[in-house]
Amino acid sequence: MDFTLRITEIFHSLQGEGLASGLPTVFVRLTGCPLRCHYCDSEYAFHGGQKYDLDAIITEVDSYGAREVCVTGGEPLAQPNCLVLLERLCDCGYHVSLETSGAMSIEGVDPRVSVVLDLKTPDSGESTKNDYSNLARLSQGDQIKFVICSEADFQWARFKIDELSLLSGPAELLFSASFTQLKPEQLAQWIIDARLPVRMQLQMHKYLWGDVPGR
Ligand SMILES: C[S@@+](CC[C@H](N)C(=O)[O-])C[C@H]1O[C@@H](n2cnc3c(N)ncnc32)[C@H](O)[C@@H]1O
Ligand SMILES: Nc1nc2[nH]cc(C(=O)O)c2c(=O)[nH]1
Ligand code: SF4
Ligand SMILES: [Mg+2]
Repeated sequence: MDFTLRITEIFHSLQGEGLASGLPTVFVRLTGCPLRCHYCDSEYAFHGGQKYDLDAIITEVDSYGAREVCVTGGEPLAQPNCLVLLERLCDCGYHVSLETSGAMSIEGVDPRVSVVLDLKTPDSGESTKNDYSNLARLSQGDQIKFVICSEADFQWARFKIDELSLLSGPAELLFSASFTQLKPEQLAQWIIDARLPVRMQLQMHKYLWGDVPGR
């Protein structure tokens, strides 16, 4: 078998998003994505990249001496060998998270992986791609993220949480403001006013270093 993956970058930083925010983490960014969210901050990962075999990825990840590894993209699950990478990272003892658009099936993702599933909102332009059957596959330790671009997105997210009974599911619910499009203080106020028991998150790395690759 040919266990190669197309990789845009491997870098060591602080996790800027989700429940593991603030922890030193190695990021493995896989190349390519079938979606085109209007706000995407990782368009540089749509094309190009470099072919790596699995052992070369593990060697580079190991070189940073971190405990956390985040597999992201692009859309990591668009490359079938991503499943092998996730399993191998778990076998190596890493705490592994996967950032995914929720447009592709998460069936086959190693159960030790913490899945961060981004339920695409209408203003992303890609909400018709959501595969809602993924929600039943989430378990404790997984996260559902809503990237909110507008008040209409916020109301849509509230509706989906209710319609799909997400508050009684196992996954943590995260709300994030689309960077530069929606002020985080506005999102915070909507969450407070709606008395919505979800976790507001910032993309911490952008406040530390700006919106740049490799951070
Ligand atoms: C770059 S994507 C890669 C993984 C996968 N394709 C996805 O969309 O989840 C990682 C996360 O960054 C979020 N993101 C991308 N651009 C953003 C922006 N401008 N503001 C806030 N979050 C953003 C995405 O919504 C996603 O949750
Ligand atoms: N520091 C940092 N944290 C992140 N968490 C998720 C990221 C991503 O691009 O998926 C990301 C990223 O690009 N940088
Ligand atoms: S799914 Fe993720 S990588 Fe793809 S365009 Fe949307 S935010 Fe960017
Ligand atoms: Mg990013």
